[in-house]
Amino acid sequence: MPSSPPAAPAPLPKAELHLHIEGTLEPELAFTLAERNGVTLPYASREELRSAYSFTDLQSFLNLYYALMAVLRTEDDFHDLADAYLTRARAQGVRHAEIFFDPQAHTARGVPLATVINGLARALDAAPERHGITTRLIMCFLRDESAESALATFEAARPHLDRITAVGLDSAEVGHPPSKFREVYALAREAGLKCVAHAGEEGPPAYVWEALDILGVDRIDHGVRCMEDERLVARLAAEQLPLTVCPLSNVRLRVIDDLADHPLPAMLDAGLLVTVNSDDPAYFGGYADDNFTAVRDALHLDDATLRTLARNSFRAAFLDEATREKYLKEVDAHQG
Ligand SMILES: Nc1ncnc2[nH]cnc12
Ligand SMILES: [Zn+2]
Repeated sequence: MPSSPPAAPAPLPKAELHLHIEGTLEPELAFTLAERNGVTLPYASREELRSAYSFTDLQSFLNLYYALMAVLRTEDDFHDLADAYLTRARAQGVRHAEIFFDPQAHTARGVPLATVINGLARALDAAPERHGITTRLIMCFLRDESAESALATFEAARPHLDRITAVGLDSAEVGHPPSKFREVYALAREAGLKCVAHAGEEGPPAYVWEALDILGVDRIDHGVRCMEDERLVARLAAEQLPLTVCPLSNVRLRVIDDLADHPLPAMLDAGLLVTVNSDDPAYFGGYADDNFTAVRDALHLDDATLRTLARNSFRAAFLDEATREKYLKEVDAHQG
């Protein structure tokens, strides 16, 4: 009898801190939900849909990302989407996931906010027992919509704030600086929420400064362009303000030409609190551990650096200290 191949080593325990739940919609589930809801997709097959996953920049991705959301209509749809993500995440070593959702992308299509939140929350509530994953929910404002729309979304979400840990800011970055959302972030902070924002993905370092100084964020999502501004790097390093970097996303959206040129090692060398995340894994070719493996191979990262990245993910998470310590011990005890 031929011997079976050696089992793959267990992935490092890690937290996923930059994950758009709508960006986990795999073609298979998109077609299942389309059929369930009587929605016709403009693609004949999963293969044809997958072949559309070739992007020239952030906007070219967002066009498909928003179009495919048409299949998400019921509470069960949002539940099934989140549950499918959590199943994949656990297999990638994810122990804790802080999950973005885009309420305006759904309410604009006539899906009530409560449908979205209740569906996601049902999957997230079951996650510790069903998947061994703790979770948080982060409600994002679409920065290419108006400040008034963000404010109205926040007010509509007030009855659900017990389910929401933080607010975030996403969608098309250039031309929509963080300062546009000063007011809604002030309200969110007053309500006791944490604050994060995408900044420095396609936008300039000035947007990262605004996210820090005007929105008062606790983390920056992406932030890779901070490397163009020495003073900004010094500030982020001094404050140990976390950056949720998404390497495969950066390549697919052409923020970076080649993974081998990714600034991740330079960011670590500069003393930044960097984490590695998957952003929109159904579209960008990989989930959390796929991103770890990709940077390991392309950037020749050693085991100690990968462990630092895993530790950073828990250091940057919105966790109570006892749970954080428990997860950090799991990283230290991990046998690769
Ligand atoms: N990478 C990204 N940048 C901005 N907005 C997004 N929404 C989903 N993915 C995003
Ligand atoms: Zn993102």
